[in-house]
Amino acid sequence: FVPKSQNSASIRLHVSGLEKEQKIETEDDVTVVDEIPLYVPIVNIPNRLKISGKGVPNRKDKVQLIDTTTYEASLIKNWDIDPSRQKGFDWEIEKARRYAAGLRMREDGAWVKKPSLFEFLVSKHRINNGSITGPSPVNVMDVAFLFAVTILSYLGLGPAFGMAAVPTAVIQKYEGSMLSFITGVLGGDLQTMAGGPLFLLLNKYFLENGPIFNLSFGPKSFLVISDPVMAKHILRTAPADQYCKGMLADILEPIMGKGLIPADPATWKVRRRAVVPAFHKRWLKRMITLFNERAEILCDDLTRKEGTVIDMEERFCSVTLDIIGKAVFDYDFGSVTKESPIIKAVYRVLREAEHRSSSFIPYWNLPYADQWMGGQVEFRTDMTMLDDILAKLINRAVSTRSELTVEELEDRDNAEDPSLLRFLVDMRGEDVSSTVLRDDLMTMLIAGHETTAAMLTWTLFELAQGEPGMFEEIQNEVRTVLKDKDRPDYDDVVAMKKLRYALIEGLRLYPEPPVLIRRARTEDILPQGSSVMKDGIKVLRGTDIFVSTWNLHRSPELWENPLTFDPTRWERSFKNPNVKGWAGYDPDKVSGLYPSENAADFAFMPFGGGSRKCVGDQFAMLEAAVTFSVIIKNFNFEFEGSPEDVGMQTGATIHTMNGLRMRQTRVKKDDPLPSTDGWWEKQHLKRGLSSNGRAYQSKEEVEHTKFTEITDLLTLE
Ligand code: HEM
Repeated sequence: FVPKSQNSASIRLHVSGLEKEQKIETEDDVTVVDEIPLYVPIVNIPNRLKISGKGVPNRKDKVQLIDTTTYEASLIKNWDIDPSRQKGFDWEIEKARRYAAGLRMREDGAWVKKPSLFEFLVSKHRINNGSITGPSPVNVMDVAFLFAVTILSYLGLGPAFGMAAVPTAVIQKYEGSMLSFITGVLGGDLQTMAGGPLFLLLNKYFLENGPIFNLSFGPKSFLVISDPVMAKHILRTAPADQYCKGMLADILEPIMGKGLIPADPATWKVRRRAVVPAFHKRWLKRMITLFNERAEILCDDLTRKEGTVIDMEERFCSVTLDIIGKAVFDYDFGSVTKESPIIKAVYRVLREAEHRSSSFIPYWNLPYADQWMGGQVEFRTDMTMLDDILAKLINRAVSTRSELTVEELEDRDNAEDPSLLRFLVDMRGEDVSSTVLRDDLMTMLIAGHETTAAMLTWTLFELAQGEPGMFEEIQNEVRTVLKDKDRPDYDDVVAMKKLRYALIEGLRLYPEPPVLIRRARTEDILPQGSSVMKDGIKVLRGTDIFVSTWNLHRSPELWENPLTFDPTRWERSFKNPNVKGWAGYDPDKVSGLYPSENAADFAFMPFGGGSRKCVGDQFAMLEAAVTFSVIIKNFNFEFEGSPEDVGMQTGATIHTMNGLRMRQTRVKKDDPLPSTDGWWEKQHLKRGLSSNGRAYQSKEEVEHTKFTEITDLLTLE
């Protein structure tokens, strides 16, 4: 609290992880209100910021700080700007609302916050630096209205409110034991309620109800979308601030802060502009050396363990963790070769993030949950450990900052530390406050680790059980392109098209994450797409939306043999005029390392689409291509047991249930290339297409091709 008469003051802040105390002038970091302190005038209080000093309240005090960047604080401000509004019935209602949110009026008229049992129900949604830009965050009234509409829709009255008659799938059947149901519900586990991995359930309802339906749990409902035209509208066509991350932002904020993934539209705009240049082409090419080094460490490990059973999922997770640590903040986890408490903390935090993403009760917001709930106590300890490491790395980078323009940074050959952190810190004029950097780094650590590992895991899983000749096609390509070279470079990755298409086919069948989460910030009309609703579908403000990439990637309307792992499909075009407004998949639109959402007109979104598309797509593709090529150049794999033993479970990424347990044998340099029997080309020829997957343009071309194929055969014989 700052005395009324004072415009500025000094506060000592002990930021956890900083080695020495920092003295911060209020003018720089703290907003001081020289009227009655209506709310505590400190903006952007990070979750783990400890503030000490006489008279400064902390989180354990009976009176707590109100974070002025929250929606709640903005409401209070609106009423208090004009004291003449504070009378009459409206004011009584407002007071009741504040009391319910744990706010109390002091004798001097100031509102303060007391811990409340119901606090976990209060919106934690953040606004940008105290000013609301774009549509305001969805509030309690919106949610109440949506509940009412859901109930009326149950009764068949939805259309009377202008709602389209979207089918409703009600989750009501649970097939597990009663005990697991009770513990699951108490833990707020959506999967338990749903009776299995959520994306599988969404797939079942998609096949029953079509491309758009409501998924209801009591009065709460989600709009589930499995249509490329509607998905494109939400992700790309609508203004960038019309759809936000909604409940995902609430869930991830305690972990990623205001990092890019959960960021509200206004914060996102600023940070995205800062982060994107760091992924420049020269840096990506340099990262290839890192990918090779780490893939070699993994190869050495696999060679040492030749013939034994290895969990390849675990190995891929380790190698991608080591890569992301080095690439993002120049930290060597060394997890391929050792275990450590830090690595364990990373994995526990990841699991907690996943559990939160599939929960419908925000149990972590219960009063003092981090002091009495076992998992939450551990979570807090883990987060503190990771935050401390990040704080040290950030301090080290900031203390040796040398500001340069983006162009200068791109040209710089920073051999000792080519990390993203170094780039972001040295970027001229950029925000290098530790909270902003910490949030970005934590986000990239989480976003860039298990996603890539899952792509490697599931691609190997599918290739190892593919038709005879499929795996060999990819392996032969790698061996032919690399010849005697051990380390692929950028041009080699470009040349290994079959390998890249196999990896991307892995992401088609196992998209990471399998659903994208959004919330409508204003009312909207979705296009018809493959639905029967000619006038489109009305979406109310506040509607929570799941765009199911799993359903899109496996839809029989959008793919030929959708459930078959077939990397050759990316060379053939596919169209379906029944899906109104969908351009189909066109291989001629593929540019760059993989067929993107544009080539498939949003039927395929391996890295999302529109403004919130993944910033690490090129990084991930190069990382996966280098790692996979080095591994399959040197090893053959066989399942230990059968592919069915592997199983599947969900989270933010799709994991195996029992690990990808395989035996590997070393490929010797002078082993002859295995026979493929022309498996790749045959996939096109058997569909009456030419050997590169294109349709013949004329009869003459068909005859000519047949003739050359026959002469080729004769020559071979
Ligand atoms: C195979 C690997 C990867 C997959 C499948 C993947 C997938 C995705 C998807 C689908 C999104 C969009 C989420 C949404 O719209 O809600 C996304 C966003 C994001 N990804 Fe990735 N990702 C991968 C690797 C990486 C890597 C390596 C990094 C960083 C080094 C990264 C950083 C991010 C960030 C920061 C965002 C948020 C972008 C924004 O909102 O502006 N990802 N990713």
